[in-house]
Amino acid sequence: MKLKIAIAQMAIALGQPEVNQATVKKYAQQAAAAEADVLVLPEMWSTGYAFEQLTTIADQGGARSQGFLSEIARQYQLNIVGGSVATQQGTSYYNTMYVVDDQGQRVSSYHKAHLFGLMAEEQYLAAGEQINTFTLAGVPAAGVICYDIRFPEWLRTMMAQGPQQILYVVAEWPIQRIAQWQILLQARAIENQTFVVAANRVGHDANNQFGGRSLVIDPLGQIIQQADDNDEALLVVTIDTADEQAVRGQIPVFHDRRPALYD
Ligand SMILES: O=C(O)CCC(=O)C(=O)O
Repeated sequence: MKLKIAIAQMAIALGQPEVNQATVKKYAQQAAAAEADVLVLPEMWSTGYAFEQLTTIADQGGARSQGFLSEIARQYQLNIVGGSVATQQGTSYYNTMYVVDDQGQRVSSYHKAHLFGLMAEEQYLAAGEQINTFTLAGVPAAGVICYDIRFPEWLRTMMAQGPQQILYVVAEWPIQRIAQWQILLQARAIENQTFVVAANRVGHDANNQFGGRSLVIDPLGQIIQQADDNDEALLVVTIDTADEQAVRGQIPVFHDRRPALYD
């Protein structure tokens, strides 16, 4: 099955959801014009890492973000992996991914499970506890957020419940470790025999320059297409899920696993 995927490698205006919504709309329009099936946004696309303002800008229950994503999904007939946004659930704050289909229906929500100490996430946010698997545009998939990719066991937990044919990754990955971003993602693709579709932001905030290099990787770990490290871009890539089935058929790592040895 062929799937056309558009990744919005965008800069993010710190603490300004309306400005960022306008940017996302622009990319949704371009993705629709390119006849993409799926649009993928970066981590914290709505506000960036504006943690000091969380109490005023976090989305209560995620309602505003889900409403916005549903609206553009319907308007532009796009399935959307909605990056992530800061949400408030009860008295806790989370880094939350929403995925909506092209009818505007939510197909999953996920709170980032591994909080990133170098950006002080754990001082402000609570960590998620649940995996994130879903079917989008007819393709079984999983989704994780940024630092999560350094925990192959967490991704394996999701991928082993599959077969998931695509691993979606959304990030605000700094430029100084951008080589690691690429290597980690290629390894996750190879070991899980999956396509990896990864969206990173560009631009900067007070403390970080972000490194772009959004990319799509095939199940052999080869980069199909990659954006550069500096510029905003809409990366449009067509994948064929038959490629994943061929790789999985050759080396049956999921069948050959011995989970009893690992825990
Ligand atoms: O693991 C890294 O180097 C970057 C992680 C990160 O920036 C994040 O999780 O927000």
